[in-house]
Amino acid sequence: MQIGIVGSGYVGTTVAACLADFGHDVMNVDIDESIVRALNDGEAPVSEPGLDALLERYAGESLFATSDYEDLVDFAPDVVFLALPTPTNDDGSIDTSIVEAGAEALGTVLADIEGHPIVVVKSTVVPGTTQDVVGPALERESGKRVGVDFGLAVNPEFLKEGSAVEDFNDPDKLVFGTDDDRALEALEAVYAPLIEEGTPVVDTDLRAAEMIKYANNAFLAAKVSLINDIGNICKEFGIDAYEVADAIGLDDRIGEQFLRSGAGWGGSCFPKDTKAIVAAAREQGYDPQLLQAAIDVNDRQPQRMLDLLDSHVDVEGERVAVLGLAFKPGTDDVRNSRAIPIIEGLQERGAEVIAYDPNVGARDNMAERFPDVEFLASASPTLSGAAAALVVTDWPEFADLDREFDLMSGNVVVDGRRIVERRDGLVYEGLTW
Ligand SMILES: NC(=O)c1ccc[n+]([C@@H]2O[C@H](COP(=O)([O-])OP(=O)(O)OC[C@H]3O[C@@H](n4cnc5c(N)ncnc54)[C@H](O)[C@@H]3O)[C@@H](O)[C@H]2O)c1
Ligand SMILES: O=c1ccn([C@@H]2O[C@H](COP(=O)(O)OP(=O)(O)O[C@H]3O[C@H](CO)[C@@H](O)[C@H](O)[C@H]3O)[C@@H](O)[C@H]2O)c(=O)[nH]1
Repeated sequence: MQIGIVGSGYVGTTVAACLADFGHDVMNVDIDESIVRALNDGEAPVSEPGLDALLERYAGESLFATSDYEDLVDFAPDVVFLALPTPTNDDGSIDTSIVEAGAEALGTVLADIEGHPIVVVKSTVVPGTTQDVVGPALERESGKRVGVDFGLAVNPEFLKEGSAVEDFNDPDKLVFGTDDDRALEALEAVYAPLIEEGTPVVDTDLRAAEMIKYANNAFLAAKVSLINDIGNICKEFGIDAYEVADAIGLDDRIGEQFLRSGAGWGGSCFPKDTKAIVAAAREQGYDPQLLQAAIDVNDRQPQRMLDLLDSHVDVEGERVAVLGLAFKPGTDDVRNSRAIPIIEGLQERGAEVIAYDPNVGARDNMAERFPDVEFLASASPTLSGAAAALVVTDWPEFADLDREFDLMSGNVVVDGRRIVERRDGLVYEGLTW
């Protein structure tokens, strides 16, 4: 099949590389020329395990990138995915302007694309967006009609950063939101290799497919906030929340995943998607109290880390080490990382912040935000002379830290991820244990 993909970030690039690996011909469209160049050179514009190898194999063979939507006309796609950002407005609601702009740009060339292409929204959008924003934009600019000249579908993506390629190739489910058989058949053909392997397909309409994505993320985010709430109670009682989590995770109805309490959730999805669905619900006249509480608990966890630090040491004028900047291990992404409020809190206290993340991209990304912080290339010099250390990301290499702590001038370690071993000589504070 001929597959167009508009937007080549974490999702668009991963989907492109994996669909090329399925045997499809892929054309990526992105407005960022540096991304287009990287893709055509076979280099991943985002850091994801396995992505470089796939791009190296397929770039210039069955995968091409362009900044010119017009190139889609000759390419004649059967399906075009929209993998564009859906950021947050100041009031927490979804900002659909980028998706709408992408749909408009696609609409102008859709006028000349032959056949019956299916436009598939892969971005995370609140219920109604595909029908009320994307469809009309495509119709307006192309002069063609949904369901008659081209199809419209929703196919949310559930991959996680840091394991994007693996997740795409081994999903728990495929969700196809369509209004007509042609769109459904096209999606089934795109994903044929996964369907043949037995991946369950949820066949539903556009709005339910959009909602499934938010429900999925809301559930997972709320699960982490619930274990954080329970973890905070455990800490007050002097009970190890990880022991409690292991026990409750044995109940199949609860499940063992997403029970790691600590500094809370960050990243480009949970924070924006929980806010967006809360705002969308309020617009419909319903106030989702539990989801709002999940957000509030999450916002409080970094402050609890700082409170624990304050209970042991006044860091004004002191060197303080921050270990971990990425919002989770295995990625260079620092969007909504818990390290951000932690560093801000330390700076408010007058501390000199020294930070380290094993991923150089994460260090560079955070350096753009915090020019006053010193970013170092390994843990030892970061801990050297520090009065205290805060562990914000559960990178596996932090579990091996040992004698490095001897380099500190003080001995307070506040661990937000239960990754560092307790050891003699350290005043060790786990956030929830
Ligand atoms: N990142 C994830 O793990 C993940 C997982 C599932 C779903 N999603 C959802 O997928 C969507 C995309 O997320 P992402 O993380 O890939 O975003 P991203 O910011 O990494 O990438 C978006 C890309 O779109 C490009 N772009 C912006 N405007 C454009 C336009 N008009 N035409 C062409 N390209 C344009 C940007 O240059 C960028 O390369 C979002 O709705 C997100 O919520 C993300
Ligand atoms: O037990 C846990 C599990 C996760 N987290 C934190 O939760 C955040 C999100 O982690 P994760 O879900 O692994 O990463 P994302 O890449 O943000 O993936 C989520 O968001 C994506 C974008 O919507 C979805 O596609 C994925 O299914 C969904 O897991 C990170 O800050 C983690 O540190 C915890 O604190 N405790």
